[in-house]
Amino acid sequence: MMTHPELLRAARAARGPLAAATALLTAVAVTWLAQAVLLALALAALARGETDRLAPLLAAVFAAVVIRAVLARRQRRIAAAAGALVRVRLRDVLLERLGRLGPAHLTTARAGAVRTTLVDGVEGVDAYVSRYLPQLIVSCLMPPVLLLAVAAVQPWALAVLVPALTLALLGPRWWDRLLARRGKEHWDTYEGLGADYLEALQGMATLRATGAVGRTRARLERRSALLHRATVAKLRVSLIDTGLTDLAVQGGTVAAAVLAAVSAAGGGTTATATYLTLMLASECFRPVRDLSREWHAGYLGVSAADGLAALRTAEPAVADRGTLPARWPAAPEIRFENVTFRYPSGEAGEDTHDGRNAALDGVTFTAPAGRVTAVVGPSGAGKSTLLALLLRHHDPRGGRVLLNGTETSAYSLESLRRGIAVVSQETCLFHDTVAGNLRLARPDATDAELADAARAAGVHEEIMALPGGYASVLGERGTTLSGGQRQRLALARALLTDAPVLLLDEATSAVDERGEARITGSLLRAARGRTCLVIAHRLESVRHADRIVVLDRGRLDAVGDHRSLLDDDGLYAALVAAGRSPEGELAA
Ligand SMILES: Nc1ncnc2c1ncn2[C@@H]1O[C@H](COP(=O)(O)OP(=O)(O)OP(=O)(O)O)[C@@H](O)[C@H]1O
Repeated sequence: MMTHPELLRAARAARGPLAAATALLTAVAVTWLAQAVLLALALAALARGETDRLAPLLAAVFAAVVIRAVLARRQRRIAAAAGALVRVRLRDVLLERLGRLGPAHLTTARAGAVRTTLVDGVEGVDAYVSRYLPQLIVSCLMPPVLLLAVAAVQPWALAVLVPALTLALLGPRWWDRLLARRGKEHWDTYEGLGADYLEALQGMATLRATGAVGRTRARLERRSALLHRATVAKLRVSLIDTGLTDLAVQGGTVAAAVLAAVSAAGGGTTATATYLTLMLASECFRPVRDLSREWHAGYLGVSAADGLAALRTAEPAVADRGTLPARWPAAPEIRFENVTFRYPSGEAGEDTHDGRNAALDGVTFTAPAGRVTAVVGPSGAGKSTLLALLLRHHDPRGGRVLLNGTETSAYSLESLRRGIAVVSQETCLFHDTVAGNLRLARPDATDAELADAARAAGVHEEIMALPGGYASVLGERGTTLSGGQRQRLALARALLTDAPVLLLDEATSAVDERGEARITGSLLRAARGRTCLVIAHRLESVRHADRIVVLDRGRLDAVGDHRSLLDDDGLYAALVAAGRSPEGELAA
């Protein structure tokens, strides 16, 4: 008997169909009871030589079999529909939660583990809810009814049936609890393996380039073997569980049969009572046997339940209490005011009061409305962290981030993020047409608008050169794009949004220098009127920015334009000089 509050909560989504499925399963159990009684009466009639009563009794048995087949078929259909409903609702809830948790969650949870919970975990809940749960309810409801029926015929038979049934139903509980705990450990291993496989697949190019494919395969094989051993160990324990149930079932049935036979031999009971006792005693254990058959379905759900509960109740890194819509009459000004932030853990995570080791420490600057502000600085200076704070993936520990003078936390999260378009280093394109990928940003965009955005991002010509143009499906029949083309497509997508704020986080890193200068130029033209915050890979491409903010180890080093910063001969000038040197890549 395995239950878990998370599973019962999930089952509530399909209360109606589940009640119907359970009622039908109860009706199926009643047909077994009717069949047992009818068979007992037929056998008794045979024993007494009353052959004329056999035909109607056997016809009734046949009717019970047919009715049961019809009911069982209907029950399975309704239960499957209930399971599907629970599955869909649960995935909805989990996806919505993941959306609210934002990318910050995936820096602490492994994507593969989240995928396993979302796919396999939810399937486990479906199996639990559609198969195990109705059977569990019937297995608790039917035995008392059957015992009452036995009591009406042979009350003394209860002396063996009640203890045997109690043992069969409650005995394995202890094992179930142990197994549920093991199930959690097993699930964690399973999630970990899922995450390992996903990472290996995603990082295949790197593994190949570093010659680590063989080593990774060996590691994955070792982990698979570990999971296999854990599964076998768990099944061994489950065999004890099943063995205990079987012992009680067989023992109880045999003891009741022996008692009935002894009583009949002594002439104490009629043939009808003896056959009824034998048949009903066996029927008493049918629900328990059926429950044991659904054990695996129950176990799947219970194993996944903790992981699902953890994901469903995970708290986002920021609270969504703002109510203002992020809509402004014109592109807003962005202001960072004395902003301090340190990550909860990791190399920038040590909590110190003087701001040492902070990812950002007392940073103040303004990105003027409708202008392009570039943020530069050496690696680890805190550039991406600035963008993460603006998008409220995290909230600052000190200071404020303001949009048009209003703190970002005053805006509703969804509207804030919709008001800010982001193009980052990691472009995500979906298995869809080029047009479909672009229209993610604005489903109602016309073909002409798609082409304008693609032209501005410098990718229109290349799209037109694909076999199907804008209708080419990415990833199909060799329609793959280069890193630079992918980035430019992502840029076009961002330009298509009406978002008045545009964040480019090393968005042109996969493009060669000439391409970068060309795209940055056309982008700045296309983004005119929007407030742009740009983190660029090469300083050359941001020299025309209206304002350049220089960060160094989390602190503001200088603010100015290209000329004035070069004249200051500070960190910016050093970065530019390093960018021109053969070692080159020190720059932002
Ligand atoms: N998720 C994280 N958890 C812990 N520390 C982090 C995390 N992300 C960044 N950091 C740390 O915060 C500091 C600032 O990182 P950030 O990514 O903002 O720098 P950056 O200037 O964008 O660097 P780069 O140019 O290399 O991308 C670094 O010390 C980095 O190690």
